[in-house]
Amino acid sequence: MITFDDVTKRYPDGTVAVDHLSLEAPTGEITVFVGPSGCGKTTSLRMINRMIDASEGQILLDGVPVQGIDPPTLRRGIGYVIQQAGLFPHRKIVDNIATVPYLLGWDRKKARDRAMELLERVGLDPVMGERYPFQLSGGQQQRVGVARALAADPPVLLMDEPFSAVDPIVRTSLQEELLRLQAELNKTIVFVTHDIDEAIKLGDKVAVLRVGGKLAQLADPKTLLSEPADDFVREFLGHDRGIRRLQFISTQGLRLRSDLTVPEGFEGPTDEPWLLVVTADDRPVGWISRERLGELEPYGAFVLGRDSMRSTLDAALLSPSGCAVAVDEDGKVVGVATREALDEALAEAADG
Ligand SMILES: Nc1ncnc2c1ncn2[C@@H]1O[C@H](COP(=O)(O)OP(=O)(O)OP(=O)(O)O)[C@@H](O)[C@H]1O
Repeated sequence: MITFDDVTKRYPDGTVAVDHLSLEAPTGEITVFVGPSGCGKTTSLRMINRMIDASEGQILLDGVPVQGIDPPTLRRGIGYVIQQAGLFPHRKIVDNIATVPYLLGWDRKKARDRAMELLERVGLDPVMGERYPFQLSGGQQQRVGVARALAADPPVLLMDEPFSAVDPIVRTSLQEELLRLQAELNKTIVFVTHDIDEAIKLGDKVAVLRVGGKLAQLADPKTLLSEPADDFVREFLGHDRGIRRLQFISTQGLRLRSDLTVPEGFEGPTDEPWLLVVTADDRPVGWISRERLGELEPYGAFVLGRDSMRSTLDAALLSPSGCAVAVDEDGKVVGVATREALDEALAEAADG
């Protein structure tokens, strides 16, 4: 666990970057520091590995004040990932990843084997190991940055806007990769971002900081969205806070209709305004309307129980029928969530 105990950072010019910050980043969880530019996120992060020293207060690592640990020893137990990866340009990828193991005196083969193992772990082809950083895309370099930080298997990982320099699609896949890795590795991660969506997606806990380095709220994402502490947090969360909350609402108990599916080639008649055409093995094909039975219209689907109400609403909006198709993990139709069922679920969500 990382503990900030009444920590203040005053730079020599008098700027108070962090102001009496107290919080805990629990072991094995992702704690995200989020807030507008200049609110002290990076300063807070760097005080953990003593790249910056606190002016007042203490930071404790499993109860031990970091100020009492010499920086090289401290950093051996703390991986650090920054924006644009910060790789050494003249070293091959495999040697970049093995940087810390080399520093720790591992023999070359062991360090390189570890690097190759990590390359695969972060989803890169082993052939990349022999390349130089400039021969990789930004997203691939970021993955290497994560692999390098993990090389000596440190219990703590500090990540400073690691995914903000890549395009939104690559960013999404890097975020998912991090969550997948974290499920296996259970590191204590402190992650800095200015993007509230990223914070909500990745954080077990989210610390919202305001300019002047004061903690505005520390909460799990669901609580943050449903109970923002004040106007600043509410505004920072943005106007679609209600929609975002839907991603924490399960589709498990959603009422489904099973009488709206028909086989391919169905010719009617029917009283229903919309029917879902499915293949012989229950995969969705498209919607047909009572007026134009021969014309397939697009559908949107969600995995029942796994996807959230947000995906379900999205699926409904993608289809002219206004209904969302519920499928199982194999993509087979298990039912249809009609507008009425969605209305009911949304009303319940608003109450809860
Ligand atoms: N070396 C320094 N000397 C003086 N002031 C500094 C120094 N480094 C940072 N600051 C100031 O401290 C405050 C917090 O900076 P910090 O980099 O921690 O913020 P941040 O939240 O990470 O911002 P961003 O999202 O823009 O990176 C800012 O007002 C910044 O200008």
